Amino acid sequence: MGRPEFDRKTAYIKKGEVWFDDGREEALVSYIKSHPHADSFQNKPHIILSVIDEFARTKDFMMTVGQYKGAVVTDLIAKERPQTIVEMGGYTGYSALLFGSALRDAWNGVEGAKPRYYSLEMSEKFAGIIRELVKLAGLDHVVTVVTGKAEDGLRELREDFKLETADMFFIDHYKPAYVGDLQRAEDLGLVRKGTWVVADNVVLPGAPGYLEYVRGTAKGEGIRKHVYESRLEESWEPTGEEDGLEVSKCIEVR
Ligand SMILES: C[S@@+](CC[C@H](N)C(=O)[O-])C[C@H]1O[C@@H](n2cnc3c(N)ncnc32)[C@H](O)[C@@H]1O
Repeated sequence: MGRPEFDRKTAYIKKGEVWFDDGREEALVSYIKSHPHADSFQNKPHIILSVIDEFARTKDFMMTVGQYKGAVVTDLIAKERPQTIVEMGGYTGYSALLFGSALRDAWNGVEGAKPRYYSLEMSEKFAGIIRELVKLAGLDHVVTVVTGKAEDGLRELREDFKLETADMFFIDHYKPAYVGDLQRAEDLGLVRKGTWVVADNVVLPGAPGYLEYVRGTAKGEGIRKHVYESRLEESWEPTGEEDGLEVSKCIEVR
């Protein structure tokens, strides 16, 4: 497809030396609640997303997936119609709102469908903000937030939520943990033939070990059982810097 044009009018403020957990997340929640149009936000995930974008353009940088890379994932959700998605790294809920609503819409009106989006977030404070925004967006019947490190959250999904497999993963947490946590999901049986795995920030700041792993499986490298077909989707950080998503599909479990 190639990289679409970046519209400068949408650009977030550039990341400073400190870029999260310095009070800006609480400021975002206050900004949403005290917004002049706050009365119209209930059950409107896309309006809440546009307000998060507005905050990040005008007040403070936010480390969200943003609209450009976000569109790559929502297109994939609409096309492939996963029923269960697991994200690692939820922050303040931008991806949970965007992908949770795409998931709900993909199954709208289908009898018996139970679309589920699990957001695994290590920070209790951020997990609380995701829950609050998910409720405001009217997505609490679709999105479940699991607080804790992804490695523990994955085990919890398997053991407590009795999840057998997931149809899609969105990996967007701690770059050095991408490989280990994907392999943990594989070992728990959560990755089946046909599961999609989308990893963020593989260009900026980059995740070379992760790319080596998913791309290497197709060449028969390593002793792992899962084999992926993998491609880079070039896109943009919401600041306008070049980034990309690695989009992989598990094509075999040996
Ligand atoms: C880049 S942000 C996620 C952005 C989010 N997906 C969005 O689009 O708005 C990364 C998040 O991962 C969380 N995180 C870091 N290490 C983690 C881990 N091991 N397990 C779960 N969450 C983790 C951080 O607290 C942070 O909220």
